[in-house]
Amino acid sequence: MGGLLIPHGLGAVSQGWRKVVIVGTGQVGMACALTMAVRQRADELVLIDADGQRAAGEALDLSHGLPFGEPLRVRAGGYAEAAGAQVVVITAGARRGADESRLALLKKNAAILREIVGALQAVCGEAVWVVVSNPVDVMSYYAWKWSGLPKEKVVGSGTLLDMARWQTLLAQELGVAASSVHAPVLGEHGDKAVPLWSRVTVGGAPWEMPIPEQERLWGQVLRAGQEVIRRKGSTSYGIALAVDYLVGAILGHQERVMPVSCLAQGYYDLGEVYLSLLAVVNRQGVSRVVNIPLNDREYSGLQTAAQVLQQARIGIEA
Ligand SMILES: NC(=O)C1=CN([C@@H]2O[C@H](COP(=O)(O)OP(=O)(O)OC[C@H]3O[C@@H](n4cnc5c(N)ncnc54)[C@H](O)[C@@H]3O)[C@@H](O)[C@H]2O)C=CC1
Ligand SMILES: CC(=O)C(=O)O
Repeated sequence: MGGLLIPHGLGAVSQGWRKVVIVGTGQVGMACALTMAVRQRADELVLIDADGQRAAGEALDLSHGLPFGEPLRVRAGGYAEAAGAQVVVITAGARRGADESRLALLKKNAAILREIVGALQAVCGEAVWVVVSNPVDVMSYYAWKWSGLPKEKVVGSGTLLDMARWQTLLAQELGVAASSVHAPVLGEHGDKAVPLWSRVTVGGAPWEMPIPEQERLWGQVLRAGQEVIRRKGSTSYGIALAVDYLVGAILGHQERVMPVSCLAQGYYDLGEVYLSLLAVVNRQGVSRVVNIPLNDREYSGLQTAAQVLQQARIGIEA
């Protein structure tokens, strides 16, 4: 082999290198990995899972597609290999059944998260942590609390997926592209999500719907995850595209505005709780919150979401 590639320069390049770690290489983690590979989000992906064989198999499988895309280093590893990452995406944990609430996963997934935070703390204190595992708002809160990281660095995917589902359904009703519809959702990723009907726009124009129509459509959004899980066992592609969008905003320092789960204390009279607010995302994580005015219904929906999320924490040590 020697003789073909002859050293010419020193070669070490680290500036601008984009390293992303994915913890949990199940359906969601690998859909995120594939999306990021295809969209060229990262230069290096490190895959970590409690099942090391699974992570190794996934890394190998993905690596076999690399000749067809831009250069990417992908490998499975332990937490030591996570050092130097700019972003860590946490997707490890149990998933819900079609008739199970996300909050029902809390005890089990909090125990998994505690283990992961302990391992990541030592090596990824500089990274932005993106939490996806459910119940994502409570998990994001504990990732922040247990890690001791600054609040801006721990961000949950929150209602990004709820917003996308709502925009998709609205767009189908109107026969326009989903990207032309803006329909922000705050609050919990789940039953207490708060759709901002007063802020829906289509191509920039305000869009109104009679209340019964609103309720019908929003009911579909709330059931959207279940509909997928009932048919194929889990949801993965929608959330992967959402996570990729969020990771892109972080790595690209994009200052993109999107709803994500963040520490809500100090906004809308909320206490110490993670839930989705409209946030500006850049390389720091959540850099600012958009203080969008809410009507009474939206404001009280946000308070209810906060109460539910705070109550869910009872019995789990902070
Ligand atoms: N926030 C959101 O919008 C969404 C969240 N989710 C959540 O994402 C999570 C993952 O879902 P799936 O990928 O479908 O599940 P999955 O069962 O396919 O994968 C979970 C992976 O986590 C790994 N794991 C378990 N304990 C671990 C530990 N201590 N350390 C490292 N890895 C560990 C498992 O080995 C497995 O590979 C679930 O909690 C699910 O509810 C799923 C879709 C959307
Ligand atoms: C699993 C989940 O949280 C969802 O698809 O909405």
